Amino acid sequence: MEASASARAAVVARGPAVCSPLSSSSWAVARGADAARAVRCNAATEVSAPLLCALELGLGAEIFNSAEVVQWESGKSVNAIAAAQGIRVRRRCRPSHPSEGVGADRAVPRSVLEQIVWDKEVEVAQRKAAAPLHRVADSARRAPPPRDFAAALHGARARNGGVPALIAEVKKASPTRGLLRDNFNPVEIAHAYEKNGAACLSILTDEKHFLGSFENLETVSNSGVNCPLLCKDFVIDIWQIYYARSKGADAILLIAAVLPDLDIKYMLRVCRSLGMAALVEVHDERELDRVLKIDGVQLIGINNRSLGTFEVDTANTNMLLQKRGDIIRKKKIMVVSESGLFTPDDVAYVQNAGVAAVLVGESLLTQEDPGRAIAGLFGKELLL
Ligand SMILES: O=P(O)(O)OC[C@@H](O)[C@@H](O)c1c[nH]c2ccccc12
Repeated sequence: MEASASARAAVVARGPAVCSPLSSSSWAVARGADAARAVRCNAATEVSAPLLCALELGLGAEIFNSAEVVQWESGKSVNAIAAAQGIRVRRRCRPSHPSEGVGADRAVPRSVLEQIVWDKEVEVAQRKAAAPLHRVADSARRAPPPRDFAAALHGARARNGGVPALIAEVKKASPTRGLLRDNFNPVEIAHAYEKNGAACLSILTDEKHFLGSFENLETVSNSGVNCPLLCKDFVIDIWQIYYARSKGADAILLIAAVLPDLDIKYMLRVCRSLGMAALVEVHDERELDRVLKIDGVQLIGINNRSLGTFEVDTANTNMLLQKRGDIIRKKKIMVVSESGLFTPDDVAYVQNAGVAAVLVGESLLTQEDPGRAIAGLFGKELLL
């Protein structure tokens, strides 16, 4: 996949007019490798800047994610790069490695998370075919400005005397629990959450495994709620970030169990360029250590649920904060405890562990009135 010399010259000639000067390191070449799509890029640390430039230039219809650039440059499979970082989820639909995961290996996902990611690869490919990146990026940039997700958490926590801020989740179903409620009206639930003191809302958009949708995100966003919105999905491609922004998301979830470091760095740059926050989710010490080495992470979610086994243990938040609390505080990173919180004792436990916020779905959604359930969860009404 070599870009022609004239293509390189053309891009390099156009690039610096819009972007900062680029060091010579590698080439990310769009699928199809035509001249107009060749993008010069530095694959070491600044990989996203040139790619963002490429978008500005209208070149970026099919640009690879960062880890793919390294793969392309080093000849290593992206799965080998991910595995070296402890990531157990394999990717299989990488266009540049169509032969990966053939045979028996290809047919059998090793975990629910791997199945979800494989389904997501198919979904994103189809969505991209229908709405190419440059078009989605255009509508993302035309969307109403994003609201400050982190500031909303900060403010709510300060108002409530240090009680963790609430990110309340709008989720119809989950792979482990099945349907969470029959009468699922995302707009009604969102307003009930906001009225009862939620600082931010998390909207599930994965359709296949959580019965969520981008329509839910969009209708909630257009319904007059003021809480910033987190798009909760399995992001594997920057296309999804632009799409989420175009549908009203103010923040997006990035899952360290799925994304190699370079993809996280790249995606953080994309978020920053759109004014969005990123909640970077970890479950274990290795993932947390990887994420703590990445500059610019402001929000870390500690998932009490393993996405591999789906077991939940709130002690996970405590354990990771005991081990890495010092460095987290030094870096002024806000921590969100995610999943499996049901009682005021659960909230007090993670509050004592040092979290700034909690992300709660099931325990609110399974109650008759999810808004009123908030006071039950915290043992008191939250101040607005
Ligand atoms: O419903 P719970 O147990 O309160 O959990 C909410 C949230 O943490 C959970 O939905 C979640 C955390 N990380 C995720 C990643 C993808 C999908 C869902 C999630």
